[in-house]
Amino acid sequence: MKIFTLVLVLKESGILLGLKKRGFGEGKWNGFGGKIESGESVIQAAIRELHEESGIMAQESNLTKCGIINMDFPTGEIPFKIHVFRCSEYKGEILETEEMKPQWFDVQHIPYDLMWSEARIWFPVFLSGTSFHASFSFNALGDIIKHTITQKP
Ligand SMILES: COc1nc(N)nc2c1ncn2[C@H]1C[C@H](O)[C@@H](COP(=O)(O)OP(=O)(O)OP(=O)(O)O)O1
Repeated sequence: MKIFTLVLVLKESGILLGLKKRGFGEGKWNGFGGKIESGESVIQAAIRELHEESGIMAQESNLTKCGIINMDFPTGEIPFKIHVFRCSEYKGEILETEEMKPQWFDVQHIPYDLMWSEARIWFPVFLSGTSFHASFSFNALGDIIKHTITQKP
């Protein structure tokens, strides 16, 4: 299984998303995250990826684990597990990097048409402040063929 982190910076004024400029997910808006490196905990990887992709620095105490997303694909493709964190406080300046272009969005205007297809299903739960556990199954065309989402108040 491939394990990823995903950090969403959420303030009263809006949500910070990043436009992926290269590689996997290029052209899509998403939170900030990536793979876990050898010797790192999940939260250490989340903090590192947030910094590498947006320029900002969070402490462990600034991140709240709020979701798990499992994804499985047609036979032969490795399934994903994504650990989702909310970040409400950080230090430093938001910077565009080689990999990501960060931008604030009003939570009423999330660019779902330019995000991974399953985001419109789990984002509203994330935005409601409820912890969740979601699973998505995709077909060979990348369409969602089955999903479940369990909320944990
Ligand atoms: C397939 O559906 C996905 N949906 C959502 N919402 N997010 C996804 C999906 N697939 C991947 N992601 C997220 C998980 C991570 O936060 C990033 C992928 O990170 P990347 O592959 O760029 O990992 P890095 O470690 O940064 O890789 P490089 O260092 O090789 O650039 O997207």
